[in-house]
Amino acid sequence: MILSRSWAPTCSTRSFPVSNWLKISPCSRRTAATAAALKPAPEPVYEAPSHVRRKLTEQDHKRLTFQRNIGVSAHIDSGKTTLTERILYYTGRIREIHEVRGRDSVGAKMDSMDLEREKGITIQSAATFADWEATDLGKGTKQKYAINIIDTPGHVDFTIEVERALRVLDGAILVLCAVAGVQSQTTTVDRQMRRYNVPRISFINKMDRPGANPWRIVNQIRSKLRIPAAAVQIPIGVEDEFKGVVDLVHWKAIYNQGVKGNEVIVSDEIPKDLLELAQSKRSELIEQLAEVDETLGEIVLMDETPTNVDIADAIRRSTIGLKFSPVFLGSAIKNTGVQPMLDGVCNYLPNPAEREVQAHDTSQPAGAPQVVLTPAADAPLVGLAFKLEEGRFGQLTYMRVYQGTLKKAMQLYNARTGKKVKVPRLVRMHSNETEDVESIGPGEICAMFGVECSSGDTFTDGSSNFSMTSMFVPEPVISLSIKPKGLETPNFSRALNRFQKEDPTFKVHIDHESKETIISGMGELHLEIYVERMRREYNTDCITGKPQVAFRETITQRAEFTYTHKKQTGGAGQYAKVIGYIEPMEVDPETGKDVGFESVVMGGNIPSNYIPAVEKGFYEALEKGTLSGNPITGCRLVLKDGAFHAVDSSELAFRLATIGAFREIYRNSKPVILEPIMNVEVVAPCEFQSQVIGGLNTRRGTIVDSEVRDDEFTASAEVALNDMFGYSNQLRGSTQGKGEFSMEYKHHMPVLPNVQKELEEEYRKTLPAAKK
Ligand SMILES: Nc1nc2c(ncn2[C@@H]2O[C@H](COP(=O)(O)OP(=O)(O)OP(=O)(O)O)[C@@H](O)[C@H]2O)c(=O)[nH]1
Repeated sequence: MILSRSWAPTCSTRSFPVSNWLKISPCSRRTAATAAALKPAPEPVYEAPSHVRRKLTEQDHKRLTFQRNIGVSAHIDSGKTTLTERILYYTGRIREIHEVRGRDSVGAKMDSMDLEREKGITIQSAATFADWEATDLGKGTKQKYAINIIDTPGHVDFTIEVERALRVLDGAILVLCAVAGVQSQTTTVDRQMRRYNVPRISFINKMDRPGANPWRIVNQIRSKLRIPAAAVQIPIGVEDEFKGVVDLVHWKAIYNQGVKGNEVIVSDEIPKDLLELAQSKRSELIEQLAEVDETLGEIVLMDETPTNVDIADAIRRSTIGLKFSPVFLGSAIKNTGVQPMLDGVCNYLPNPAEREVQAHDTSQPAGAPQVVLTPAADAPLVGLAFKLEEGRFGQLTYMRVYQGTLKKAMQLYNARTGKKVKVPRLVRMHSNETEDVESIGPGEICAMFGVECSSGDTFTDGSSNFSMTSMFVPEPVISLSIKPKGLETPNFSRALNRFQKEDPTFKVHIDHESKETIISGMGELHLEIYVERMRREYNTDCITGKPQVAFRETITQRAEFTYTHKKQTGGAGQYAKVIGYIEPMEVDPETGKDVGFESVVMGGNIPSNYIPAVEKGFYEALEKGTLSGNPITGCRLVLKDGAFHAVDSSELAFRLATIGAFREIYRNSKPVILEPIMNVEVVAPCEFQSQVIGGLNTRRGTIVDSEVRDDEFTASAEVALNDMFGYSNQLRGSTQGKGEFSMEYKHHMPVLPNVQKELEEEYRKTLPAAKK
């Protein structure tokens, strides 16, 4: 029987005798390790003060139940933008489908920048919203959901875009290629999802490709990403013949037909040749779920048959509980399997009320437990500005409202600066288009025009002191000098200021010795894009120097200082004495911060108004290490004591005293030079395996994994970025242009002693004679 999408709900629930296809002893095999796979230890939480505490009303529940905020993330070229384009089309948000690098040269909706359309890559994340009539196959009913969607770039150079999107989303679609499977950037995205506790469904895209093998990919999700996962569908037809999926939960065959696959046909009849596979994969699904979901585990243990509803509920519970990822299949380009996956978003991913979001109450002492925010419309407003963009009408600030209602013309307080701001214009984003709105409720994503702030700032209505932790910002790995061709115009610094404000991984500084402007970022492409944007958007052609690896320096042991800065050269003198120590500091996994200052000065030996000058001096000293002239990281300064003079002490004197103290004892802290180490992943035909491995070895790479499948292999290695220059040419040459590689920052590591010596010598040569 073939049914069109207007359902005749014929589904019976307890339809399949479990004994036929389920042969497991689930609970005995339920391990604590798998159950806890994604779940971090809960942090202590305290209740918000009563004047800002609210309960969810029935109306809140009604609205939030049908609201989803999701991101689409994956390795480069997995089809995120192509998939999002389908989502927008099927939800009626756009009338036509345009392909990435399509023949019509229009480009996908979410790649709105000219550069994105030309290069066929996503550079900036784009937000949009859509309504979806989700089908509950179990009940045979439909329900309208409001979905906010953020499409993120796949290229590692733009990783901050993924980071900030995941920070504010409630769920994600992890897209994987049906042939390439889990790739280097998939693991990065996975790490980011874990960092922000984002539940995800997996979507194996490109099922139409020759060599598509979803079962290998499901295994990779389990083994490489270490998430219990199971397919909730099996494909109908393979490669060219791929035309639909069998839903294993509700036991239906789902086909796409009609123009652009917009007609979804649901049938109770499972193709006969697929029955056996469907039954075995449904068993596998239940087996996996029984390991992570107690309720389903109990049913199976009691030798009962789980109903379709039992299975669907277990998928939802364990996905939201970060214990499981249901796997969907499809081909975005062939318009197949997208709608069932969208139903999965609604049925299995959480609504904003189902995720616990916390904030610090800054009126409490440091280290106090955080407050849980409630997405009630009448609660005091708390929102996070997660992304900034310079638009035609001033700064456009993307905001996620966590509790309360954000209204146009409302007075907001910036929790970081304490400043009051008014919201002149409030909009909902549809890629680069805007739609004006009067107010935005909790759990929603919107944008404000004309509100000055930094990325990661928390806004409140002033009635609470809540502040949300900011996002993780990785260290830049590459830098280059830049200057405008011809005379410097205000546009040069205007552009650099704007890019720096919008993108926390893009840094600009002036080298005080060479007087050059240096830009640093996450990779050559990252910097190239900004140089190109300066030309296009600011009419400023630039000359750039050779890309340099962003080396760092760090200290390896504690060193004490007692330092007096004294100057008496007629007029007012300068006097400041500082006593304390510097010590190595670990990176904070939440913020990525690894430098810190602490004052424990007692009894006013240094008046409190001079302490900020000491802190300033410390951060200034960190800008340039004396080994190689690179910034110093991984260092804390603790100021213990000191002395001042009633007349001769000043902020300047304390700042200079701290810089002097730091430079004097820096060598005592056994400093070393660090270099960025990259995760490199190479994919090439098998016949070139030895050349590729040999090439990585000559670049001092450590091979960490290699996998051969059909006629292709993947090699993963850790290689110092400094040894990677020119690799794309080498790879092209050694694989007849058939090899591809991607590279992603892993961490900074000390360089080898001989490299350190070379770098120190090189740096010494650049110094004026007096400083050598
Ligand atoms: N065969 C096949 N190709 C696809 C499918 N989906 C996308 N593609 C192609 O894969 C390429 C990359 O697609 P995109 O949608 O740009 O991928 P992306 O993940 O958004 O790329 P970035 O944002 O640059 O990381 C394009 O050439 C698409 O046409 C699919 O289902 N099957």
